[in-house]
Amino acid sequence: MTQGALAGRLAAIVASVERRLAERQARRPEAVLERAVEEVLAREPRRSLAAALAGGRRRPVPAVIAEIKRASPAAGRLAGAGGGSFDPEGQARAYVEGGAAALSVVTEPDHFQGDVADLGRVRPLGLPVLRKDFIVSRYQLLESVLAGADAVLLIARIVPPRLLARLVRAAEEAGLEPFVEVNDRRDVEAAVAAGARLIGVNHRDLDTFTLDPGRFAELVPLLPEEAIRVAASGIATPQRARELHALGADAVLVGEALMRSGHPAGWLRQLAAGAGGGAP
Ligand SMILES: O=P(O)(O)OC[C@@H](O)[C@@H](O)c1c[nH]c2ccccc12
Repeated sequence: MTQGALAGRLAAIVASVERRLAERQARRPEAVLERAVEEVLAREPRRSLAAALAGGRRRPVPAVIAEIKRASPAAGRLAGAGGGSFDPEGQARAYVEGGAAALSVVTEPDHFQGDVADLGRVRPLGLPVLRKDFIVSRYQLLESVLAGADAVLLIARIVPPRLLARLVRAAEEAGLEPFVEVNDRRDVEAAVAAGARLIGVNHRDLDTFTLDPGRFAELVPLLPEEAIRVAASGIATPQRARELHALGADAVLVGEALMRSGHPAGWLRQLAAGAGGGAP
């Protein structure tokens, strides 16, 4: 189903995602999800992530997609690191207070300790919600609507180009905005061919977890002018976010720095104010 060339850690993550997916599909047919999706969309229209980020290049500071990430294979545990229990809604509220344009929620359970229910926990705060997971099938898109997502991450690296194009279309048909993540030139080609309008350049190679801080600058000339461009991963300071904005990012996606910051609203306000270089 997915790319045969996947190796290393990414292959292990996708394998566990597919195993869990097969179990859920066996319990609940896709047609049941389809009916539930129609009901949910009629009751609760989706919010637009694209509208929240559009025009970011022309504003004085980039829009921020602020991420809830309990843990990652690269960083270990991030949530409740001080010993307390983690309150995703409280964390998201600090992001809203700081002026975030949208929320991102990592939901993958085995490697990121994610919880799909976090989508519903943060949705009442009113910002567009991006689900970050390893999506390889339409079934997961329908589940994303039901769980409370407005937009979904599609990782170009983990699916062949034709499946990526099908998932972009299926997401739109399900009322979701696809956010396509790219890591190299080949991914960019696939994203553009798939008709992606929201494109995130991930500085982190998901196979090796190493960061290449030059990745956004390298790939940005290949992105269509009309695409909304997001720089993602390893953005440690407001200063770094401003540098990426100057290179042409409409928005930045920040997880670890906000999860580790004792005062995420302050971090975001510092960026908005155009001041300071370090994390508060
Ligand atoms: O925590 P960081 O370095 O600020 O990165 C955030 C985000 O880009 C990262 O969490 C991410 C990028 N692509 C993903 C795919 C799945 C899960 C998570 C991710």
